[in-house]
Amino acid sequence: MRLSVDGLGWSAGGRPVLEDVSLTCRSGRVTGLLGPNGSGKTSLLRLVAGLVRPESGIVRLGDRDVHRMRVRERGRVLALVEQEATTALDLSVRQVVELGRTPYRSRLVVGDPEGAEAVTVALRTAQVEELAGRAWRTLSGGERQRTHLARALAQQPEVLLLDEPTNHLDLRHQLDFLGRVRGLGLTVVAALHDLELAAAYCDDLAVLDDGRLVAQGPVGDVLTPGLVERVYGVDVAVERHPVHDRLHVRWNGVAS
Ligand SMILES: Nc1ncnc2c1ncn2[C@@H]1O[C@H](COP(=O)(O)OP(=O)(O)OP(=O)(O)O)[C@@H](O)[C@H]1O
Repeated sequence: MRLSVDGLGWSAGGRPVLEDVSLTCRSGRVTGLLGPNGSGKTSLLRLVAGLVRPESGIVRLGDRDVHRMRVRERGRVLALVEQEATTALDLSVRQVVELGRTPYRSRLVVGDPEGAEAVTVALRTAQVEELAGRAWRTLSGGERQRTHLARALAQQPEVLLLDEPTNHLDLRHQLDFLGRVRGLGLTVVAALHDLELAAAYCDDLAVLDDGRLVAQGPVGDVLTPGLVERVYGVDVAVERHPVHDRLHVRWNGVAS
């Protein structure tokens, strides 16, 4: 499902956080949302997810306005994995993942066989099957992150929004996680700090700088040394990796 944002504006604490942001995320592709600390990535994801209302502009899922959809209806199409998601302390991992079925629950239907299958698949895809019986509060940061992916997948969304999904993961789990997410065939928007991972696992990139979208398009068009220097103030080389042939970012240092 195509996701588009048109002329989005939002302020907080008396100052603009996002200004006139327009963006299109292609259906079934992974869009990396880049930008320095405080540039507005989390705010944009929360607006897109419908958690926060924009002051101007519109977010569309297909041809529907996200902010006019009912919460349950939106939850069947779109899932957000937040950066520091918290969960009630005494739930098991399986119960946390089952929360992803909330948009499908009806007081009229007892049991949810399709939901049970969705939860099993989600636990497996996010590689937390073996943790299913563990208490949520005993998990490590990386295990929590994978559990929250599983919860989002249990929603069976068409659009998946991920806020720094790899920040707690070790290198192997980072590569594995992004490879799996890519393989799902969903429309994915992932806020990422690691340019190397973004280059290797995203189809498209959107770059925010101080609340404004300064670049968007296919990775190879957007991720240039000039852009990285302008937005991050870092001198980099962008090359083809000799082994996997994807784009590879080598930093030289802070730009002078
Ligand atoms: N509720 C709020 N009240 C006041 N300021 C806010 C609020 N939400 C966000 N901001 C400010 O808006 C700016 C953008 O924040 P946001 O969290 O969206 O950035 P980010 O790009 O996700 O940052 P990071 O990479 O550090 O996670 C920051 O300056 C932040 O302090």
